[in-house]
Amino acid sequence: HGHAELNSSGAQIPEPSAFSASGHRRDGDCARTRGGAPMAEAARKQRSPAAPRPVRCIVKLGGAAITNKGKLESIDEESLRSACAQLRQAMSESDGTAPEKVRGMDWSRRPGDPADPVVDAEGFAGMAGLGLDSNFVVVHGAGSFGHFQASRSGVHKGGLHSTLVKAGFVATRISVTSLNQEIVRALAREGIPSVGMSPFACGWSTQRRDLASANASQIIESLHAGFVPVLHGDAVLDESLDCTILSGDVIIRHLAQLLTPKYVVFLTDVHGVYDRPPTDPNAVLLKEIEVDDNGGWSIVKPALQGNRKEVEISVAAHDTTGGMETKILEAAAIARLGVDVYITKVDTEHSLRALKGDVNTSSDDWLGTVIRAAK
Ligand SMILES: Nc1ncnc2c1ncn2[C@@H]1O[C@H](COP(=O)(O)OP(=O)(O)OP(=O)(O)O)[C@@H](O)[C@H]1O
Ligand SMILES: C=C(C)CCOP(=O)(O)O
Repeated sequence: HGHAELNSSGAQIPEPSAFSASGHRRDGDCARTRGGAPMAEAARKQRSPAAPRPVRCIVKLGGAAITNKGKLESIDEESLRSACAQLRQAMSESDGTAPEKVRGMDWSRRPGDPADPVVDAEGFAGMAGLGLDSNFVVVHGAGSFGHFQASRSGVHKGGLHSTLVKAGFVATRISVTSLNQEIVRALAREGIPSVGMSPFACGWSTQRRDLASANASQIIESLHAGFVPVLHGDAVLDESLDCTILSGDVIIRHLAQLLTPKYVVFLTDVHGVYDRPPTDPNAVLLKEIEVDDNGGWSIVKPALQGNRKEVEISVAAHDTTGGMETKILEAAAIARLGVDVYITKVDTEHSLRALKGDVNTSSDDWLGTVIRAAK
């Protein structure tokens, strides 16, 4: 297990910029945008008041939340089902008084299914709309899919000339795209019009693990067409390392810079950020963290003994993307844009409230961490 300590100087938090994850590539520099509308223009279109549907929320379904961490390529079915049902509830335009009929969109046969799937064509034909404000983007992590293959072969450190790394790249993508397929299906079964989008296949690449080229026009057009894009952490080509692992947390920050959602939610397997690894019985949940203009951050709630400012983090040995440390740094960069970030535990009343954007930092009954810009 690796260990890290974060202090509040914020030196590692990247500059906000329109479409560079690290701030090294700026607005006018869109020569690398391939195909479709240039990204900056598409982003402006998305943000302009005339745009009918500003993005409401970008959600990370953490790998730790939706997979069984200790078991290779094993989905935590109950957590995944709950996350998808809660997402549907958060998107629902009904007032919740009448029970809603969910019309599933996964029309393929599943292993063990005895009969052909039932397609409710008449039910769909009779609907005026889906009754969902589906203007969400979903990004998921790898959990027990992908991280193992990547760490065994060293894909995150690059070096594609090595046949082991090349094989590991292929194995990582097989693993994480198969998880993506299962998540898209789980969302579709809840009647959410989800479409899978792989960063590597979209031509995204990195420079030292930070996004360097990431055309989002297909994501924006899919949102406009009423779909919910479902992206994931992926193995990608890297300008200096040859190849690396792009974390879902980095993707979320990039998309937040581009789409300025109302709020961002990270669902994981713990209630939020603690002052030390939550396996320590004395760990204290940090309920509110404030980020200033320079990227420095301070713990607003609770007041810690001696005004302590450090957060102690442990990272699993096979984790190729930095675990909770990466999440906090990316969350702080998002908060700096003025977008509130909620980190909380999947399959709880707290995750439902976060997905609805119904979090009030002054009430004590919400369990999670809010990361927001200093007022
Ligand atoms: N100080 C800390 N506060 C909160 N969690 C911590 C801390 N230190 C270590 N952790 C660990 O971080 C883990 C969550 O981070 P992780 O990156 O694994 O989440 P994820 O986004 O759900 O998964 P993935 O990266 O696979 O998508 C928890 O399981 C927790 O045990
Ligand atoms: C393919 C992999 C290992 C993606 C990792 O993405 P993350 O779990 O969001 O950090």
